[in-house]
Amino acid sequence: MLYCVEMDVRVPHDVDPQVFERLKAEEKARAQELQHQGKWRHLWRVAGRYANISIFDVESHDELHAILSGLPLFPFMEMRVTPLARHPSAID
Ligand SMILES: O=C(O)C[C@H]1C=CC(=O)O1
Repeated sequence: MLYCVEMDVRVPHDVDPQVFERLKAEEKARAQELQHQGKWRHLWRVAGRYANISIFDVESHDELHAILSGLPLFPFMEMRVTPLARHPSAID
């Protein structure tokens, strides 16, 4: 099942910069692990915003929720999830 997920990062003003840098490094490692597994299929920066648009390929809503809520930066991100269905005019 494919999902488009838009993630906006909201950095609290009072967060310890060292803590946030560590969480970012952990987030990068987890994001790359999920990309290698084929579950995080696309990861694009939204130009001009601390945000990304991603495509996930997972088995269920529950699996997606487990992945997203387990991300190291989850407490600092607002997410919008859009389930994707096949478009009848798509050629692949
Ligand atoms: O920078 C972001 O968009 C937030 C998050 C998503 C993947 C990652 O490495 O960081």
